[in-house]
Amino acid sequence: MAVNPFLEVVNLRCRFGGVDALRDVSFSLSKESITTVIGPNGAGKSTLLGCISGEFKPKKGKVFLENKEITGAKAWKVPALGIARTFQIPRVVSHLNTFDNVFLPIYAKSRGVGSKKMAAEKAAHMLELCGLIDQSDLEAKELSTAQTRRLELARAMGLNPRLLLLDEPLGGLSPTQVDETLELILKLRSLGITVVAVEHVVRAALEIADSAIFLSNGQLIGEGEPREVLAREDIVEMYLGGRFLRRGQF
Ligand SMILES: Nc1ncnc2c1ncn2[C@@H]1O[C@H](COP(=O)(O)OP(=O)(O)OP(=O)(O)O)[C@@H](O)[C@H]1O
Repeated sequence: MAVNPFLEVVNLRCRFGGVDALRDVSFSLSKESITTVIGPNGAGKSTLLGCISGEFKPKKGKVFLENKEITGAKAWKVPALGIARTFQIPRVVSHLNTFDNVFLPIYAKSRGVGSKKMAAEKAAHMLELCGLIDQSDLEAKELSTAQTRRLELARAMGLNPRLLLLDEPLGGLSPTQVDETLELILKLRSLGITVVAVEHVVRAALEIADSAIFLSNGQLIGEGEPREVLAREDIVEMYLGGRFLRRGQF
């Protein structure tokens, strides 16, 4: 458990119909850390992000951000709490250009004298940060998978998050694009942002995460230093079917 937890999740339970998507999940993490959430398909990883970001209402348990309880906060209130997220299937507005995709949410959040210019400057800064400034005038639907994921990141960053929840930010990316995104996530952390990323790319967990949370069937099976978590025989068997164990890679 983190000594001064930035995010604390206590006995979180989330149920969909007859399915327990999360069963008494508890963990905490430190400010400005990168945590990777890993586990087999259907383990409850996206549900965990959804319960923190207000998309789903937990049946039981509590969530604290810097000691303030935010359990069950409405999704539309969550950005004001300093939480932004991206999705497994990016949610960008396909018929708007790249710039407006970032600018409009910032402008909507900060109405007032001079806010249009400030919002435009901030949008440009976020696009620069995410390597998309040259694509500003392209419609979102014209972007590649990697660029669309970056656009979603730029949109999330425009909301000034303290906590950034990323759902499979590396999904569908080539090895080079994976490296570029890992570099970008490290840059975001250096700006003071705490990152929680659901990942299927094990290499990412080992390369950039400070801690890993392993979920299976809605339960937290392991947490801690990524290399240690991924070296546990039960986790290797559950996640990788013994593939890496047999090759002795951990
Ligand atoms: N909105 C929903 N309505 C009903 N059941 C859901 C919903 N979202 C998730 N579930 C169920 O909850 C369980 C956990 O799903 P979740 O998407 O959180 O897993 P995951 O670990 O993110 O999986 P994946 O790696 O395949 O994306 C699954 O059994 C899933 O079918």
